[in-house]
Amino acid sequence: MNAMPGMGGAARIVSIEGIARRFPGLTVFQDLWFHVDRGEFVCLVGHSGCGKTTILNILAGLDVPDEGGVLVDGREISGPSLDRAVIFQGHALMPWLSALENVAFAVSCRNPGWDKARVRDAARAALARVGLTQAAERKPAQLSGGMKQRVGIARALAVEPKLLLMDEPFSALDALTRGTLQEEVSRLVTEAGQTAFMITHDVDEAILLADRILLMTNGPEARVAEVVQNTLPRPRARANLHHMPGYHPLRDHIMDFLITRSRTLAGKPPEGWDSRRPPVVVPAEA
Ligand SMILES: Nc1ncnc2c1ncn2[C@@H]1O[C@H](COP(=O)(O)OP(=O)(O)OP(=O)(O)O)[C@@H](O)[C@H]1O
Repeated sequence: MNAMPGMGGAARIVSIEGIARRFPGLTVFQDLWFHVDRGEFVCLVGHSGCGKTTILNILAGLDVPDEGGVLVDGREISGPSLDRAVIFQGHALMPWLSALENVAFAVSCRNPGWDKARVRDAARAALARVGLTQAAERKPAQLSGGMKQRVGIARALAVEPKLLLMDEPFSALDALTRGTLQEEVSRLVTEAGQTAFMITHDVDEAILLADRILLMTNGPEARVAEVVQNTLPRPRARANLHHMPGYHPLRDHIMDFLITRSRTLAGKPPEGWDSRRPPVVVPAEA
């Protein structure tokens, strides 16, 4: 596929078009279609092994589909790019560089024409947004897990990517830190109008952050069985999420999917299934 400017309208920033990934004796998924619109936060939820990380790696350009393609801004991607910054579960910081230098390195790669002072100012501003001004000179080994993840978040946002990719970014953190960082990411992403795609196992995390939640059936041959529209108003806070009208039907719907339908719907799709248009569900209004 070549460049297809304007495809899917101005709002569409990512189009996954019929991708398949196969390993010897295993079709992880095939004929997979979905999209992410500009400024949207999309979460992908599904059981272990359905192919979530594989999908994220393909979006990041770290893996290649066996069929189909991925368009970002109407252009087929080929390999990694700072247009698609990833926040990994395990921080992935350079241990010999300070927090500031880790962020500055990414900023300078993104903006090769900038002088040193401008790069450092941008990196400092990014660290300030995640509350790490005081820790800017520390090396990763001198930072807690939550602080390291904050540096990862600052680094990803500092390059102003077209798409922010997150693979269970908070799963290695304690519950308190996880909650705080979820809310920070929610605030930062909303403030920046950042488009984001995240994998999570945590249903409340998806409800807190996402505009749409893609529910995947169990693998092999996993598929997006439903697209859940999250109509809970923003701003959302973890502390009062469960008091918001519509929260319980939404949570129940996703839990029911994970407990039962992810398994019963797995395998061959039903007669008349259109993989380009999985059913869209709005549980909060049901
Ligand atoms: N390089 C590889 N070679 C063979 N099989 C692979 C390879 N990479 C992934 N797989 C298989 O593809 C399937 C999907 O893996 P993937 O890591 O994408 O799942 P996941 O949904 O992210 O799981 P988890 O939630 O446990 O991280 C699994 O069955 C996995 O064993």
